[in-house]
This record gives sequence, structure tokens and C-alpha cells, in this order.
Amino acid sequence: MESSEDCCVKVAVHVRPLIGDERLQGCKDCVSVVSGKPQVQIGTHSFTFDHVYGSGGSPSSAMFEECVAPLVDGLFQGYNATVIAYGQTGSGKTYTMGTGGRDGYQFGLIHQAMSALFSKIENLKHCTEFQLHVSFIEILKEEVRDLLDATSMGKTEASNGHAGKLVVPEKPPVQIRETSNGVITLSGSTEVDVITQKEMIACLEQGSLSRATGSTNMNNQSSRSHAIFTITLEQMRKPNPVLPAGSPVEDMTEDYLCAKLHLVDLAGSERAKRTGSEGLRFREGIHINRGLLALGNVISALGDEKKRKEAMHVPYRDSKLTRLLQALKERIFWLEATNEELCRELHGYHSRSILMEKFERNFQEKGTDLIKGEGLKRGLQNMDVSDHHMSDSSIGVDNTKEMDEEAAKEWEHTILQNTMDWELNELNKCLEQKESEMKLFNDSDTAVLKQHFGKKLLELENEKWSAQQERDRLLAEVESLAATTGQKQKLQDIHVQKLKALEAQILDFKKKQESQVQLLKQKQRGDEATKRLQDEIQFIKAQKVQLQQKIKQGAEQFRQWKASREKELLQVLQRKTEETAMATKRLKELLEARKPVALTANGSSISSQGNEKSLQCWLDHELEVVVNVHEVHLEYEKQSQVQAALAEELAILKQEEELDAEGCTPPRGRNGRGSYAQLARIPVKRAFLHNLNLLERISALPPTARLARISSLENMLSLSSNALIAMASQLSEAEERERAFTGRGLLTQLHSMAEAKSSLQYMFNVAAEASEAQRKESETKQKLQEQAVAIALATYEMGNSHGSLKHSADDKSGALSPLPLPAQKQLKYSAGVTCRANTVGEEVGHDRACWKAVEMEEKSPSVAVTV
Ligand SMILES: Nc1ncnc2c1ncn2[C@@H]1O[C@H](COP(=O)(O)OP(=O)(O)OP(=O)(O)O)[C@@H](O)[C@H]1O
Repeated sequence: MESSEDCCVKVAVHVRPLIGDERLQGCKDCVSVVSGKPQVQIGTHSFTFDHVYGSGGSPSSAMFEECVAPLVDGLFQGYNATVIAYGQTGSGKTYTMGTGGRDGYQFGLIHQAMSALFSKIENLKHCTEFQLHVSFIEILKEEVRDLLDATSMGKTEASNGHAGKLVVPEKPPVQIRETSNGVITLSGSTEVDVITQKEMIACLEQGSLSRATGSTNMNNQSSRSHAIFTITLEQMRKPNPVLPAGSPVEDMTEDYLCAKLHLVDLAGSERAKRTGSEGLRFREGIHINRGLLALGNVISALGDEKKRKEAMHVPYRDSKLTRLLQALKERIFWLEATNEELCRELHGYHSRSILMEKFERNFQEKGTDLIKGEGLKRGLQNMDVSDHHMSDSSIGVDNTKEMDEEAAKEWEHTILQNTMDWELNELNKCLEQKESEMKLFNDSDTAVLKQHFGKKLLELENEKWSAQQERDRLLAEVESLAATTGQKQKLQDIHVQKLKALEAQILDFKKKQESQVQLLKQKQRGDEATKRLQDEIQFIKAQKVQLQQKIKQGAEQFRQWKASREKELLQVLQRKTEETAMATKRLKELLEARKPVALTANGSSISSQGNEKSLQCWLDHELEVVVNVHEVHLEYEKQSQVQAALAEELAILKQEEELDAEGCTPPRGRNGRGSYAQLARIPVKRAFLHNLNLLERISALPPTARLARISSLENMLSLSSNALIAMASQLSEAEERERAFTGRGLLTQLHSMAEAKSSLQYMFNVAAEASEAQRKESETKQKLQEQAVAIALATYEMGNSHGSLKHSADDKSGALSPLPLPAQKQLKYSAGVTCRANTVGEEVGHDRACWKAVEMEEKSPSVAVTV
């Protein structure tokens, strides 16, 4: 064992005298102090300590000088120190430390430590710069509470007007954390910068009032928490101190020193039976002991923080470094604040993703899995192709991929907008709820109530104080009466009666005071809740604004995309119509050029070779006519379908427009979109219900987009009608000519078997060439598809590694773009006959092939996106 002198822990006992209640109950002192020794005796047991004060030991007034003053001196040498008051409930810990608010705090050790500290600072300020901070926390049921937090501080500032400035304006709850290397840290406790003793006392008073107290049989106002009042002293030697004459020269070896004095008032340790602690109080008894562990952690954390502070400091002579240090401190604060902000943001994203999940679930419950991402793709894959027949045919493209993408984009947009609408709705609900909660708080005027409670508390405190004074006076009188012989018993009895009444009164005051304190605390908690609510409301509002902007942006982007798409479609339709017109024109030319084979005047051929040649020419021509007529027929059918689909969509849109004008349109969402379900309920639309997707897409259009679509459809319809009229007239002319031509064909005029044989042979050859051309065409198609898939895969992998799939896919000109269409573009022209046909046919066929090739080139990169 170390000797008492060397040991850094000293134990002093403070024996308090019997107090009023105890004397009235006839209690007797059970502890006696061995005269001249730091020893107490309880029954037959004796215990020795470093010091014993009160009740026959050293006077209580000597306690500070002997026990705490050396610790205060030590602070100036950079030594940390801790003073802990430990004892049974009611034994006088709070009294000794002076953490009980107004009730005698000035006799407490903390108060005396402050006086000593400030007088020493006064003596040293010529050579040293000092900075003082205080923190006051309590540990209640393993939780750490900040007794100097911003809300309760506001009260002190208002009432006293001299409280120190808060270093940190807003603080989250104090947290004890253990880092991965086992170091315990304390974060979030308020540190108040103080300059004067008055300010420091104000902090002590303010925090003491906020402490959790309760009533036990042994103490009417028993502290239910461990309280730690910490004074941090930072000192920096001044560069060239001007020493006033006769001033002491302190032996400060370091340029910068930081030390902390922790003054701890523990919660009463009690035995349940004796103290009458039951239920909540008894559980608190359990918690107080557990809280001791937390207390150990806190003190250790506070010690580590001091080391950290010291490590951070550099000789202050270098003012640049000091400034840098200050800047670093500020940066740390800023980083902490940013971190908090980011955490909040993360929380926001997290809740949004939860909302998204909910939305997806909701969507799936409705029987459709057309949701974003994989769900959307799956949904699009499952979509009936007939849903797009209108759009497919309107541009005359066989491949539906492009249309799938368009539909996907529309779906994605609709779903995204719906999700954001829903999210906005949720935010609004949340906001409404928070605002109504806020209203409740605001209705009860916080400031007025706070003032009322504060005043009440002060009044009670004063009443209790004077009742106690009166009681003590009477007690002293009773004692002196008892001591004076010959005094009348009657007088004594009267005094005792008076005393009892006073005790009852004091008890009553204490209870009232306690309930007022509770109410005040409740109010403070209410204030905190209001602050939190305000923050939440601000946050929700900011989120709402962001979301509204996003919705607006999304709608605008979609509108632009849609407009350019409409334009594109119109252009394609125009090209297609021109193409049809070319085919029709070609047919006309062919029909006009149709004539019987030139035969000799007597009906026999001029030469068999010449005849064979003209026969083949004639056959070529006839075949081209037939193919052309067939093609125009096909085009006619396709165009008719386009016409019908365009007309169908136009009719629905117009009907929708009319209903809107009449004011019978179903109510729309915030962004002006009606719901498909509502649209489907309108009887007049029943005829169109076969095309559910079309209806849904139309109902999703906002009014402006609907008008744009109507005008674009009208344009397309007029183009399509013109093409149809031209084709119909050409076809009827072809029929007319066919009828007129019947009987004048070469076949009717074949005269020999040789001519017939040669014609047949020629027809076979043409058929074989056509089938070979088709085979080559499908080979090329396959090759192109394979290329597209390979590119898509490569792009996908690149996209995965660079995180930008779309970018690579969009880059048509890049090295990974599909190879240009090979030279045999004309193979796209399905009628093989035209490949070897005469000039006009070849030209038409080539143009068409080019158009198809362009189409394919246009489409290939988009495969990469879809894959
Ligand atoms: N040395 C003393 N002289 C006179 N009165 C005292 C002294 N010590 C304590 N008291 C009185 O004893 C009562 C109980 O003291 P105090 O509240 O300080 O006890 P405590 O140990 O802090 O109790 P708890 O653990 O329940 O909070 C108070 O009324 C206080 O004024």
C-alpha cells in the first residue's frame, strides 16, 4: 500500500449534524469522532480516513482548504482532479458540494473552489492568458443529460442576464461512445465559456435547477442522478509579461496547459427498506448503481478529452499556429455539422427508398409489375405487341424494339411521376401532422408559462427558506429552554407544537416546490420537442420543395422528349408516304409502258434470238407490274391500318377534350393527369376498351400534351389519307388496264413449244435468283443482329465498369458502333425481281434499301440500351 501522502486518492468524511426532522423524530447521533484522530466510530467499529470533519472532528470550514484547495492549485500546473461526494441518501452530499441550487450552495465546495480559482487567476493574469469553460451533465439511468443545453440556458440568460456565451448553439443529446480501440469519448455536451465568477455561478445554479430530484423517506429533495460539474482551465503563457512590482513569479514550465476539475455529486446510495423507495424510486435505485459504470466512463472520457486538447496545442508564442489551430477547431465544428446534415440527408433518402418500396408493392398488388428497373423491363417484355400496333404501323416499322423503348420511357415517366406525386402527398400529410402538433405546443404560450413557473418556484423557495429559518430559531430556543432549569414545561410544549406545525409547513413547501420543478422540467422538455418539431417541419418543407422541382423538371424533360418524338414520327411518316407515292408512281409508269411484244407483221418472229430477247424483256416487265401491284396493295392495307389507329387515338383524344370542355372530366391529379380507371368508367369510351394501354397512356397525358398530340395526329392523318387516295386510284387504274390488256399478252401469242420452253426456263431462273437474294438478305440480317448483341454486351460490360451504360450506348459514332451496313443494301428490297430490273425500279429499290438501312443503323445502338 502506498503511504497516505503519496496516494493520489484521499478520503475525507463529513459528518453532518442531525437536521430538523431527525431531531423532531428523536433521532440520536450514531457516529462519534475519536478525538484528535481522523477516525469515526459506529458502535464497536472504528474507521480511519484521511480527514474527518464535523461532529467533533475538524470544523467543516477547514474541509476546502485541506482537501480541495491543493487540487485547485494543481490545475495551474496542469493536473486534473476529481472530487466525488459519496454517501447514503440524505447524508449531505449535495450540501457539501453545493449543487443543490440556492439552498446553501454558497457553503459548498464548488463555490469555494470557484472563489479560489478566480483569485488565483487574478494574481496570475499579468503573465498568463486564461480561458475557462464549464460543463454540467447528469447521469440518469445510464443516460447522460446536458444540464447546460441551449434551451435551458436561454432561461438563465433571460433571468440573470449574465450567463456566458454558448460555444455550440445546438447540440444533440450527450453520448458516451467507445471507439474501436477502446477509448471512451463523450460527445455533444455543452461547454460554456466563462469569464467571471458570477457567470460560473450562474451555470452552476442553472444546471442545479434542472437536475432530476425525487422524494424519499430520508430526503425530501433527493438527487436521483449523478451530477458532474467540470471546470476546464486553459492557460497560455504571455510572450513578454510585464510583471507588476512585487507580483509572484509562477513556475509555469509549459507554454500551454489545460486541466480539468471534475466535481461530482453522486446520487444517494440507499437501502430500499430504510428509505422507503418503492416502484419507480426503487428501480431508480438499481439504475443509480448501474449509472456508476456510466459515470466511470464519463470521467475517463473527460480525462481523454483533456489529453486530446493538450496534444492539439502548440506553443502559443507562434501566433500563426494559434490561428491555424483556431481555424482547425472551426473546421472540425463545421465538419461535425456537415456530417450531421449528411446523416439527415441519408435518412431522407432511406425514407424515400422505403416509400418507393411501398409504391412498388402497391403497384404489384394492383396486378401489374410495371415498375422501374427490372420490374419495368419485365413488364414491357410481357406487354402485348398489339398494344403498340398503332404506333408500329404509323411509322411502318416491323421491328417493335423502338416502340418498346418508347412505351418503356412513357411508362417509366408515368410511374416516376406517380411515385413522386405519392411521395409529395406523404410529405404533405407528414407536414400537416407536424404542423398540427406544433399548433398544440404554440397554443400554450411557452414563454408565459415558463415565466410563471419560474416565479412560482422562486416564491416557494423563499417561503421554504423563511419557514426553515423560523424552525431553526425555535429549535434553538427549545434546546436552550430544555437546558435552562426552572423553565416551564408548558412553554416548551407550545414551542414543540409550533415546531411541528412549521415542519409540516416546510414539508408541504418542499412537496410543492418539487412538483413545480417537475412542471418546469416538463415545460422545458416541451420546448425541446417544439424545437425538434420546428426542425422537422423545416426539413420536410425543404424536401417538399426539392420534390416539386424534380416533378416539374421531370415533366418538362418528358414534354420535350415527347415533342421531339412526335416530330420524328411525323418525319418518318412523311418519308414513308413519299416512298408509297414513289411506288404508286412507278406502278403508273409501268402500266403506261405496258405493251404487247413486238412481233413480225405476219405473226412470226423476226429472228428466234430477237424474239427470245423481247420475250424476256416483256416477262421482266410483266413480273415487275405484278410485284408492284402486290406491293402497293400491301402498302394500302398497312396505310389503312395506320389510318384506323390514328383515327382511333384522335377520336379518344377529342372525346377527352370535349369532356374536359364540358367540365365532366374525372378529377385530375396535381399534375393534371386523370386516372385510367376513371376514364374507363365513361360509357362513351367502352368501344375502345380493347386497347387498354392506349387508353391508359392517353389518360396520363396532361392537357397541353394532349392538344399537341391531337394536332400531330391530324397532320399524320392528312398525310396518310393523301397516300391512301393516291394508292387507291393507282390500284383501280391498274385493274382497269389489266382488264383492257387481257387477251393481248404474249402468252396468248406463244406459237411454238420452243418459245414456251424458253419463257418457262426464264421464269424459273428469275425465281431461283429471287430466293437466293432472300437467303442472302436473311443472312445479312442475322449478321447484323449478332453484331448488335455483341456490341450491346461489350457496351454493357463497359457501362458496368465505367458506371455509364447509357453514355456508351448513345455514342453511335464511337468505335463500338455497329458496323455500317454492307454493300448489298438493296437486298432489303424483298422483291428480288427488282434487283435486276430496269432503271426506275432499281432507283426506287435502292432508295428504299437505303431508308431501311438507315432505320437499321438508327436502331442498332438502341439495342445496347435495352439489353
Ligand atoms: N453539514 C450540514 N449541516 C447542516 N445541514 C446539512 C448538512 N449536510 C446536509 N444537511 C442537510 O441535510 C439534508 C440532506 O442533505 P443533502 O440533500 O445534501 O443530502 P444528499 O446526500 O445529497 O441526499 P441525496 O443523495 O438523497 O440527494 C438537507 O436538508 C441539507 O440541508
